[in-house]
Amino acid sequence: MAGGEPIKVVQPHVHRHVLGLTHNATNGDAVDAVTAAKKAAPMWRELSFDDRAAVFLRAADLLAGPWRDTINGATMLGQSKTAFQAEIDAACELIDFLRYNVFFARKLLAEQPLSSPGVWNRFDYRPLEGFVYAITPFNFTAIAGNLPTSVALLGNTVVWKPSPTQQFAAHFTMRVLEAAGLPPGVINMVTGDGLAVSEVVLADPDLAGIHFTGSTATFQTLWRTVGENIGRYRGYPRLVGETGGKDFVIAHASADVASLNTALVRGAFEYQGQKCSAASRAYLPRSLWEAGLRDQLVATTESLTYGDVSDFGNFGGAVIDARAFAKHTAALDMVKNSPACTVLAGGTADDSEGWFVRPTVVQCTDPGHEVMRTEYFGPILSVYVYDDGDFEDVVRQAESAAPYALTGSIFATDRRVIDWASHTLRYAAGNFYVNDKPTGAVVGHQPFGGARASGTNDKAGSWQNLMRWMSPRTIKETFVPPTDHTYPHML
Ligand SMILES: NC(=O)c1ccc[n+]([C@@H]2O[C@H](COP(=O)([O-])OP(=O)(O)OC[C@H]3O[C@@H](n4cnc5c(N)ncnc54)[C@H](O)[C@@H]3O)[C@@H](O)[C@H]2O)c1
Ligand SMILES: N[C@@H](CCC=O)C(=O)O
Repeated sequence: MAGGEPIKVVQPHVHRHVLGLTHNATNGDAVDAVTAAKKAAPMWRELSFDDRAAVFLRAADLLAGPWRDTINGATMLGQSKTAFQAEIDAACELIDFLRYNVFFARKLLAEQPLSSPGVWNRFDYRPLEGFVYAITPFNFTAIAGNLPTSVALLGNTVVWKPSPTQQFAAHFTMRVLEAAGLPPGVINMVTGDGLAVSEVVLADPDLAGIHFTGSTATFQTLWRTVGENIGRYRGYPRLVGETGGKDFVIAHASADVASLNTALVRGAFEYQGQKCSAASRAYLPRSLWEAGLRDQLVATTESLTYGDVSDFGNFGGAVIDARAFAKHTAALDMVKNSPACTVLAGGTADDSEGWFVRPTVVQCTDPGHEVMRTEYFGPILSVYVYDDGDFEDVVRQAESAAPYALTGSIFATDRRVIDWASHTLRYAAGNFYVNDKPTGAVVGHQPFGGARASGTNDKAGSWQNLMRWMSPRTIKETFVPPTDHTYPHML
């Protein structure tokens, strides 16, 4: 409350100003963070895995208990998530990451090579030599928390650069970790846009890895810079990046319309379409479209209310910032001026109070159109309606219509169709859904990540990801060493 007036949550990240969390880190801040990470490394590396794990399990317990409302509230205020979206992200998914990472790491550490009689072979699971740079996106408090903590669990120290527009919840994540007993220097948060930080960090010989989630363009910039500096480093930095998507829903004429309509609406418009997994292109059969799917999709979309997320009656809130608003309005202007596109629902935006973009359905007659290929990261769903007999051609076109391969769904009740499409789309998505929306992967259940322009597919929240943050040493110990250099045939 401010002066007795309820706070309206219509301009998300401006709440970080309340705590003064607006500092743009300088080269000097980056040097301090790197120095602290290097100083803490020997202490943190020498702790047992169980001692390190205990810190993160305590953090999970705090998030499930006294800190739950704080982290959820900060995510609502800072990122404009509804209570439901904040709960599945900030409390639930972050707790899952913290607990499952410990579970998967234990299984990994138990993995040992074969030993024959008289020989003991073993893996010494070493942390990387150096420190790791974690750079995190605005859209998930859980992802932001996972990137530095998963790396630290395996004994590495970290420089963590959260997104300025997620800084509010990131601040509280750091406070929870401290309350759980994380020693100083293990995770070193630097704030702001990251440009000055990267100048220092990417030039440091001890950079051992980058754990990134964000846009494809940013990851490519980081990768390029590492490539240019490759001769400077002590080792080859591990580059793990989960990036953009243009995620598809493809329906066959045998699909169930009610579940398809629900998946399109929830998949495209929850959290204002600002999930990397959000459905943003759909391929729908004319028979279903004309028999009622079109009218249902338009009516459901028009019924969605976006507004203040502290009003629990709203389905969604504002988009993250003025830059996102400008990007979405430019996309809406582009489709309105394109003869191949018709706006069926939404299509408007209003920034008179907050950054509000109406959930929009655009029908496009050209499956190769920009709106079917570009990630706008907003509540814009493009739809291509095909003649039922063209299903196989449409699936083949959709397979590589966009440069990404993050998530995608097939809707059908015909088993042969599901099998054929799953096979044909094998490389089109790292997370593939059958009769379900392409969003909402749960840690430990649907390990997450994609390939092509969507990233290195190292599956966040799984053992595959954790492996990247270790550098195993193989030790062979011989108990009966040979004492004669000659071969049997020489006798
Ligand atoms: N694949 C996934 O798992 C996944 C998950 C969430 C979001 N995303 C993607 O993230 C994007 C949206 O997030 P965003 O807008 O925060 O992305 P972004 O690329 O704009 O920013 C990501 C992070 O990089 C930082 N950054 C940018 N340039 C930098 C530099 N030179 N040095 C250091 N840091 C730098 C930003 O400040 C931020 O912390 C979308 O493309 C979305 O698809 C992907
Ligand atoms: N777990 C989330 C990840 C989204 C990324 O932005 C999902 O699957 O929707």
